[in-house]
Amino acid sequence: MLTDVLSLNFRKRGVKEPITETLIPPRAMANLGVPVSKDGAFQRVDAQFRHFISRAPGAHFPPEANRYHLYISLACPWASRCLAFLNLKGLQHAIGVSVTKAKMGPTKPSVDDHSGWIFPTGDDTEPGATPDPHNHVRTVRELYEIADPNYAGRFSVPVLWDTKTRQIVSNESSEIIRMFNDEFNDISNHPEVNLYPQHLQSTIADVNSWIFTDINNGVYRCGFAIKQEPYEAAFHALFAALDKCETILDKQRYIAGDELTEADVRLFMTLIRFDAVYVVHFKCNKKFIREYPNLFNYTKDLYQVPGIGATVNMWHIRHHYYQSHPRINPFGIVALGQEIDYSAPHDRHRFSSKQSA
Ligand SMILES: N[C@@H](CCC(=O)N[C@@H](CS)C(=O)NCC(=O)O)C(=O)O
Repeated sequence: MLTDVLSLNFRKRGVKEPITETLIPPRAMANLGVPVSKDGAFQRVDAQFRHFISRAPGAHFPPEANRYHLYISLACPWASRCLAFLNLKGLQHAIGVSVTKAKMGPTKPSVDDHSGWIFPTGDDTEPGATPDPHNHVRTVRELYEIADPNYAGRFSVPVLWDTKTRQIVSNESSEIIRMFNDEFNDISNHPEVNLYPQHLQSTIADVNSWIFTDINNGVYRCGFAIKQEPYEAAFHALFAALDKCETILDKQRYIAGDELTEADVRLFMTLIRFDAVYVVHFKCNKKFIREYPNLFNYTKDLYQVPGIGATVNMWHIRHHYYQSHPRINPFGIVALGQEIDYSAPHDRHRFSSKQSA
């Protein structure tokens, strides 16, 4: 299966790599832009830069102020969880952030047909997007090519960059958030905030596991499936998992207990994009989140945590998804939907809570 996934990436970059045994017609593959397996299911490929910033003596990447830089898209739920951690831990003064433009575009049009993340440069500005102050690149792709000229994977965000060695420390959000939580406490303005507390770690591992598979990645499995069966399987698993969240949130304020944890930040990033984008664009159209009383109030509760709400830019979210996947929305029409006021009152105070970030 992985062979198919990688073949598709090579193909997309114009590398003459034979593609065998695929069920996807070549023309469709060129426009696909996402890895799928032979049975038509979306396959997420593991991130490839997996270094760790550590306080341990002699660590290759020690936590230092103004050494690391985070490259993100405000549309991307994985990147936005990193930005939320950076805010919640009070690391804004120590770790810089660059934000891509919402819509993906050609990264090297004279070489291949890859479409990816673009930074604003010169006059090419966009509200919310910010240029790269360190490498002055136009694309996220260039960051990967600086870090490893032979890199053959996807050019995804987030990217946690080391300005000192000009390396990518990590492009895996689940690990970047742990680094921000644990390793910068001597520098951070909120070392007391702990979103991965010891006593909840096994509960967090459990909820992260099914929420990642069926919700965070589940919406992508719905949206990027290219056959009916994997779409339906992902759809049913997604709504079963949302029902499960609804039941859990009937008994407690947060998804892993009575305190805010990383599991909430991870879940929130999908919920906040759901009604505006995933329902329509990814065909997750059994129910809106606003139709689930507990999930809707929970989404408002988390949105109203300043460091979390500050990551939400609905313009970037809508314009990215609807305009960056020509295969599923060929004309790039941005569905309008209903404006939802996530700053409206919620009922989650009915539960006791130990910590509010
Ligand atoms: N495992 C990564 C996944 C990140 C990811 O899939 N990012 C998407 C945006 S939402 C991306 O950059 N896709 C561009 C591409 O793969 O070309 C993480 O969690 O950090």
